Amino acid sequence: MNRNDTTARIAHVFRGTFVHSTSGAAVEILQNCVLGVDDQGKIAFIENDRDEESLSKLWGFGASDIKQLGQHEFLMPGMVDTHIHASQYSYTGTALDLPLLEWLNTYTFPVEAKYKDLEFANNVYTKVVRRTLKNGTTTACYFATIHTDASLLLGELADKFGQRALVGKVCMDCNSAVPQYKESSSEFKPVVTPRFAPSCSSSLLSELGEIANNNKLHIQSHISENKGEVELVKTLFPGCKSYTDVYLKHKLLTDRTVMAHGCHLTDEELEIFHETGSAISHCPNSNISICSGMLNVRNVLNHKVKLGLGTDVAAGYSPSMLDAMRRTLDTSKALTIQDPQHKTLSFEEVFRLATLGGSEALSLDDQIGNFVVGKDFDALRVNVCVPEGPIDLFPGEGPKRFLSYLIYVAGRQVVPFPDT
Ligand SMILES: O=c1[nH]c(=O)c2nc[nH]c2[nH]1
Ligand SMILES: [Zn+2]
Repeated sequence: MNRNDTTARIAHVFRGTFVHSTSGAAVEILQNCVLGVDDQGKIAFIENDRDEESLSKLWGFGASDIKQLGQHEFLMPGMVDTHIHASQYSYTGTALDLPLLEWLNTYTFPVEAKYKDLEFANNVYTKVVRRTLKNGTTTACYFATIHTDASLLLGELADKFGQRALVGKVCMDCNSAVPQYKESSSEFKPVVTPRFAPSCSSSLLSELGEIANNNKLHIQSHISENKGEVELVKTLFPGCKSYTDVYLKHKLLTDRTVMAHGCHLTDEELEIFHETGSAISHCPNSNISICSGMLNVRNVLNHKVKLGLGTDVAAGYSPSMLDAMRRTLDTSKALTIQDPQHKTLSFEEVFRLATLGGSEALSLDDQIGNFVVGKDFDALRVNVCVPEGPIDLFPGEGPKRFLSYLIYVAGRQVVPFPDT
């Protein structure tokens, strides 16, 4: 037990059960532990509570400073939504009757065009940030729209409500369905979110690759979501060997890239993801809702490709990462029904994908994802036994069962917003 940084002071101490993932364990349950948070919001220590006395001397806190977690409570890392369209939140739970390309032209582009109106943007963006926080998403990787002012507003709102957000101003210069909803290259600000290959010219993709590499920026886009889209990309980029090759050739596959979906990627393409350190955001609700495909997560993990989960609102009808976990399990089980040799994902593995996996997919695993000294204290306090809650407990149950209940049945997470 060492205290290297003598200037940091302790702001919070929690005692109780902590549940998180590590590289070696999909779920690690730390019982009877104390966790200290310094005044910079970083985890200062996490130790067994038998060392509490020496810790309190070392860090200068008293017994009355300790927040004791209840018998049915635990702390877990905040969930990471690696792919969500904030601008589509206004029609979540509707418009799921068309496949991807028709869905974009009919529902999505006309709605996204409305974000030139900042009042409209303010209303929807406030709601989506608050809603996702209430659902336990402490980090979100957002697609906004092509409008710079509204995209900046989304970043400000996330900051105001305390959500860590990556915000992408969407870049697209090809749109024949809704021609007013696109931009010309000269208007761009350096935000690296090519919508997907079919709505970007080769010169736009090259420019974005250049900007991202020169400034070491994150990149997000979509890839191989639906078979019609894959065919379209073949005709639009005949010089490229595959959809992955389109992004590779435009220098858009880096270790800060996250590509949504990837349902129809070949093993050869997954190898390129592995080599470049690019990640996949698995969006199972969306994949089923608009009948895009079923990603074989096991195969992606076997290729050692980084993978997180995404809600993909509004092609995904739920903004909840608990839902994303359940749909991930459902898809994995459907793949096992099709092929009994398929090794079904466990709920523990899915928990890791929603937390540590997401942080890796966004290259934020040096800051968040699990309870490690020096990382940000980014946590959810979960109580599986609240009045009128959805979970019925039975004698003798412990934290592992509580975690399973949380994923399958859902506990209640409370976000005390300043004005509610
Ligand atoms: O699910 C999706 N939602 C979108 O908005 C989108 N744009 C391109 N490809 C897409 N896929
Ligand atoms: Zn998407």
